[in-house]
Amino acid sequence: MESGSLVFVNPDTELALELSEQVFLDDDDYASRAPASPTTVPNVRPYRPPSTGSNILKSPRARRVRTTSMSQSNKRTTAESILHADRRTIYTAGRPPWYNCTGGQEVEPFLIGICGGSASGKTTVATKIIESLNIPWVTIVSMDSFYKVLNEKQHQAATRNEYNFDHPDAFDMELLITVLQRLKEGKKVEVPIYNYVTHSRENRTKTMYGANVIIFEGILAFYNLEVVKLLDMKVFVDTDADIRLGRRLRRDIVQRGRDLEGVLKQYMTHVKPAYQSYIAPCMAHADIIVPRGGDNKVAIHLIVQHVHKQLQLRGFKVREKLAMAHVGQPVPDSLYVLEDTPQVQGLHTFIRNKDTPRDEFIFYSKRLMRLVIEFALSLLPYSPHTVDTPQGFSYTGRKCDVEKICGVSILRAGETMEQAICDVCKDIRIGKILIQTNQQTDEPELYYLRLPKDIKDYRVVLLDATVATGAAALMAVRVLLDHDVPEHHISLVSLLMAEIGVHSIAYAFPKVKIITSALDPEINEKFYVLPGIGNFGDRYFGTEPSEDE
Ligand SMILES: Nc1ncnc2c1ncn2[C@@H]1O[C@H](COP(=O)(O)OP(=O)(O)O)[C@@H](O)[C@H]1O
Ligand SMILES: Nc1ccn([C@@H]2O[C@H](COP(=O)(O)O)[C@@H](O)[C@H]2O)c(=O)n1
Repeated sequence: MESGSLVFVNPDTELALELSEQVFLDDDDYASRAPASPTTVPNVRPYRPPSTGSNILKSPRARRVRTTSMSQSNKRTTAESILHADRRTIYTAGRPPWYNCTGGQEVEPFLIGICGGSASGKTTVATKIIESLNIPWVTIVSMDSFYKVLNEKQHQAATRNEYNFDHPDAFDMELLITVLQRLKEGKKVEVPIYNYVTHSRENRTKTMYGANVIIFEGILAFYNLEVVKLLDMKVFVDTDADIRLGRRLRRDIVQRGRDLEGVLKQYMTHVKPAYQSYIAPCMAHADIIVPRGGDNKVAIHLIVQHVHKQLQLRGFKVREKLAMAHVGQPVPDSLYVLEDTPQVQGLHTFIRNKDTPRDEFIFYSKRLMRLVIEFALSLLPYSPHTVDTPQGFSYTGRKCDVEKICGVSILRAGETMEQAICDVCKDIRIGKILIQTNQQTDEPELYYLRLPKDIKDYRVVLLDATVATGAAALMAVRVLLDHDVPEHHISLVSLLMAEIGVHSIAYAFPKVKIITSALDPEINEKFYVLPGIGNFGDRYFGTEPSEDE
């Protein structure tokens, strides 16, 4: 059902509504602005999917996408917005908050499903969408990763090109659904890696975590209704059968270690019949049908525009809300403040003094870090433990019950505390999370993440030099929880915290222990702690504050 250069849009979808609210380029306008190809003039038509009995198809609200005439200036504006949309207006670089002030998930990743015959161009379309979206944290999940593990007999059939890899039963749908659900919930998942040459899963898996957009592609991506329900947008790539066969022959011989006879045998016995029986009917679920796959620039533009719009609608402000929340609340039970001894006061006097030279600032903050880290470790569970002294006496002391402790620093300032924890915990593993404030939105954004393997089995000491609104710490705790670290296994350790930040974290994550050497009462409009220390990272590393500070 190849359809030249058209794009078909299901009239019962939000996408069709969006399109009908816009005025589309007429053919001449597009032709004069579009890049050299395509040579044929594309246009957008309301799509009537084939009737397969699915009730989503029966709505009479057919929405025509207009190709009406309009003033020349208006036309130009629309053309600009389609062809040259400023894709950087939504996200600058990092991943903005995906949870709300209570730490719960607020923003689900946008899940795009791409279905279509083998070698129709699903992966190519997915890649082009990612390129055009031009935003970070986009993940592709391929349905091939979920092929079932074959038994010996099935494996032999596969090597003779007789196993049916195109039947729905060939896939582990249960695992697929679990993985997609967890990804939508923002949780970490381990996705199997499939090897087409050996027809088996590799021993290693691919860790996936944290996405603004997830693209799920596969020949039967729309076959299972539970999967379909999870998809926010459904794209069917409709490529001529001859072209698919040609591409598949080349790909399977060059990349998948097959021979000509074998590919043709498998195609005629399984691939082609399965397309007719299972894959083509999936078109009924599509919001948009894309003829010619990755070559169809108009279709890619439509999809990208729609995704950008959806992401914009999901935008969420955390920091501002945190700064206003919990004012006047009593100090939470989960907060532990280092005893305010003259020694601690003395160290604070050095590091809070704006005239303290950098070398002294580093020296005295390191001393304070050591004290606060030791204090945090003293809050771990200890049991009585008896040893023999060299004099032959026994001594009953205590031993820490926790064997696996790791540190995770919130970069940049948290990195300054790594040495202190390494000095007191032998061979400790250190993870890193880079969170930076977007200067335009003032929101924290997640840029980079490197955590110890199996972090879920560790007690985690989360390190940041200062906590103001708590927005960055909240994001870091959310990341740890998404990696299945139990909340009560997390201790957040900081030199200085603002009350407001403590409340935010304690409210969202009451089981997280919050440990600091001092608590300051206020923050200013730039979210700095008052009286405070200033920008700890800049003072410690000797860098210049940015212009906005
Ligand atoms: N528009 C195209 N023109 C030429 N070759 C293409 C085109 N789209 C995809 N291919 C090639 O066809 C093969 C299958 O494409 P792919 O996107 O991997 O399809 P699928 O994911 O549907 O199996 C790949 O080798 C790819 O390079
Ligand atoms: N061991 C395998 C597993 C799958 N196939 C074929 O792959 C096709 C799906 O992958 P696409 O990238 O083409 O979507 C499917 O049609 C299976 O026949 C295989 O040949 N061997």
